[in-house]
Amino acid sequence: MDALRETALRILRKTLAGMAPDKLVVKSVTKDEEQGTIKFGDSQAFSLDTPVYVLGAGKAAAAMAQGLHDVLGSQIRDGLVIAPTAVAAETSRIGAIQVFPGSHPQPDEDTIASTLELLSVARSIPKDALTVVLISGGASALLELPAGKLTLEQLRDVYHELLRSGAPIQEMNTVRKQLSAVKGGQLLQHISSDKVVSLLISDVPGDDPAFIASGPTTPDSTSAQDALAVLKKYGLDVKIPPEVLAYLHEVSQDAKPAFEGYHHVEIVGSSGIFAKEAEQHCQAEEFETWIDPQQYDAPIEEVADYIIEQVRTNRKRTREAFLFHGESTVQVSGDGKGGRNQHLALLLATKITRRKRTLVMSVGTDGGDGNTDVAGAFAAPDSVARAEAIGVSEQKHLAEFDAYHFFKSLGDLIFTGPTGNNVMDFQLILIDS
Ligand SMILES: Nc1ncnc2c1ncn2[C@@H]1O[C@H](COP(=O)(O)OP(=O)(O)O)[C@@H](O)[C@H]1O
Ligand SMILES: O=C(O)[C@@H](CO)OP(=O)(O)O
Repeated sequence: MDALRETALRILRKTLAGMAPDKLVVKSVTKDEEQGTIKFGDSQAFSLDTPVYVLGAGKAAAAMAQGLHDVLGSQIRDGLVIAPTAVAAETSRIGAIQVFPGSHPQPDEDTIASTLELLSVARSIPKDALTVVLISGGASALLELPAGKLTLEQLRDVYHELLRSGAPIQEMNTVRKQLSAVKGGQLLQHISSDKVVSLLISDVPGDDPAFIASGPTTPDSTSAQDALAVLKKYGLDVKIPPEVLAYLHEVSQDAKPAFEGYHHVEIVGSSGIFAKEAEQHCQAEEFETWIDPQQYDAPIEEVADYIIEQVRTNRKRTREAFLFHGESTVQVSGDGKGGRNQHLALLLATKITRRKRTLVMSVGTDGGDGNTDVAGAFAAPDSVARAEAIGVSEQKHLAEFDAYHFFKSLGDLIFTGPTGNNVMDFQLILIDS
């Protein structure tokens, strides 16, 4: 492997380690031993004597709980987080925090049973205690209780249709919130302490707390009418159980009671925070860095053009690293093997054929890309020519959404295994001049 690929992998490895969910929680906490206080990001300061209770759900909930336990130890009196079944099977308790199982991407009986247990812990928290809520992607399915008289089976039918609809996560979660008794800020209503801090890892374009995991502690701004509009837009109104539609037509739109205590929301992980972490490791490798100030969220062809344009206009002609992050959208057709990151790498490969000493690394931060078990791929100025030399056509692989086999034939796939991170996608462009 050439030096630039090795450097990029080293930067990726260090970034993934620095962005581990337990580390993100640890980094959000400032302890002031002299003052005897503790803060979470920009939250108010709490006394180190304040008893802490922990609630949480998400793919990273157990790791986040581990981080909180590492900093607070016996200050944590009780807690319950809901994690994917495989995680909960390995770790059932972290100090005073129990880890319960839930199912993803669809809720199941375990999800409901664990949610009921979590609510009973929430209701038992003393008024003057501090509750820390740990939320990460996947909690829409891991934390769930059907609203009104709806059943789990009906919710599962709706989730099933939504997941196949191609609707963006904001629209999916607009529906999920209306059908749930714990989403859209409703979890907050069950917490009996008057101080709550929510620590969030965002896997949602825009990083809006209302949509991350359907916002269990973020008061809802959407309505049943919005949910009905989404269902209609994707033709799901005729596919889902009639009881669900009837519920949405009948449900009262009365404002839900607001939480009256102190509530602070802190985003401890996001694609932007990932890129900033990576930037430090690029600088340590003596690259000048340019980091995209915005998260991209656009069709993949537009993202590819955008990246090329940003590199062209911001280039300083030194040893440079350009960092991009976000989530592109892909209209997949055919049965090819690939994902957003490999497809983006292939699009970029066709646009950098005249560059020199340039390397593109394009990866999903969770270590999985689309329907493959790789994180992403490297693209270089000679990718297209090297492929042509062995009879592999970039146009055919683009058209068939089969970027995986294109990069496999070049030995340019990137395998990390599941990383424990989940903050969308990341592109690093290294130019060694
Ligand atoms: N063959 C393919 N080529 C390019 N993109 C694909 C392909 N198959 C699936 N995708 C895209 O991969 C995404 C789902 O992959 P995944 O990594 O599981 O997403 P997420 O990280 O959002 O859960 C979808 O956006 C889908 O459009
Ligand atoms: O839990 C959720 O709502 C989302 C985003 O936060 O994750 P997933 O795509 O895993 O459903």
